Amino acid sequence: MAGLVVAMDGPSGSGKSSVSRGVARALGLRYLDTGAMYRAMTWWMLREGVDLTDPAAIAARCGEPEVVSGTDPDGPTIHVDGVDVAGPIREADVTGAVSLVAAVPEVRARLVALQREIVGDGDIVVEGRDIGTVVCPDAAVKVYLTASPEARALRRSAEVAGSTVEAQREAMARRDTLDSTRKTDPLSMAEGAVELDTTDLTLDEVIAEVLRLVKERT
Ligand SMILES: Nc1ncnc2c1ncn2[C@@H]1O[C@H](COP(=O)(O)OP(=O)(O)O)[C@@H](O)[C@H]1O
Ligand SMILES: Nc1ccn([C@H]2C[C@H](O)[C@@H](COP(=O)(O)OP(=O)(O)O)O2)c(=O)n1
Repeated sequence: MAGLVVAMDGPSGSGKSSVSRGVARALGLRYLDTGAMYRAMTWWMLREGVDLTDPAAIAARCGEPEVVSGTDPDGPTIHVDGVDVAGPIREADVTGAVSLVAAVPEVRARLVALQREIVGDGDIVVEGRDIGTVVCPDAAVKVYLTASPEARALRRSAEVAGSTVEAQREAMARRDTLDSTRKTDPLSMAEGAVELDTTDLTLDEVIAEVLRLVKERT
């Protein structure tokens, strides 16, 4: 029998990474951060000086970088052509450009294929925007995390040194719009997904709720 797949989707700051890692740890599963792969591709495009306002230019080069993701929830890793990019992919330049790169169908086709290869026989928690809809539509458990724009902006500004809640709220709203209105695999709730509003819950409460769902559905 194929192993368990937990698909975790939702907008930025809804808690996908922290919840996915907590669930994977509790159940002894692997963990895949697909957002980190889109960020890694963006980091490489910026380094190469590719014109990110030109989807054809992005499409023409997106087959070149080798993106390698580690799946240990206690220490996820990401390398591009052998370079450890875990730090640089969280910088503002990448965050500001990633939605442009993630909107290009050729980029998505390549990364979705890579993601399915990593998922393989399962035993994994996978987080992103299109996991329940596109990458793993047969996942046994699909979760769609949400939180109020205020809560999400507060959480992110606490993580990013020197940023204000207002600036984070605006940046996140911009990215949400781009990610949910693009033509290819936009952020949307999958059929059969359970929506979980994390605004008034602690991280441990959200993890406990997802663990309860997993138990119920497996
Ligand atoms: N339910 C929650 N309550 C409070 N803080 C949370 C909650 N979920 C996540 N956080 C915190 O918010 C921040 C952003 O969460 P993260 O998991 O990175 O979200 P995402 O992957 O959806 O962008 C992290 O610092 C995390 O610890
Ligand atoms: N499966 C995915 C994952 C991320 N993306 C895109 C959309 C997001 O703006 C970027 C970065 O994703 P990431 O999960 O790292 O973003 P957060 O800042 O944690 O919200 O990648 C996507 O299009 N499809």
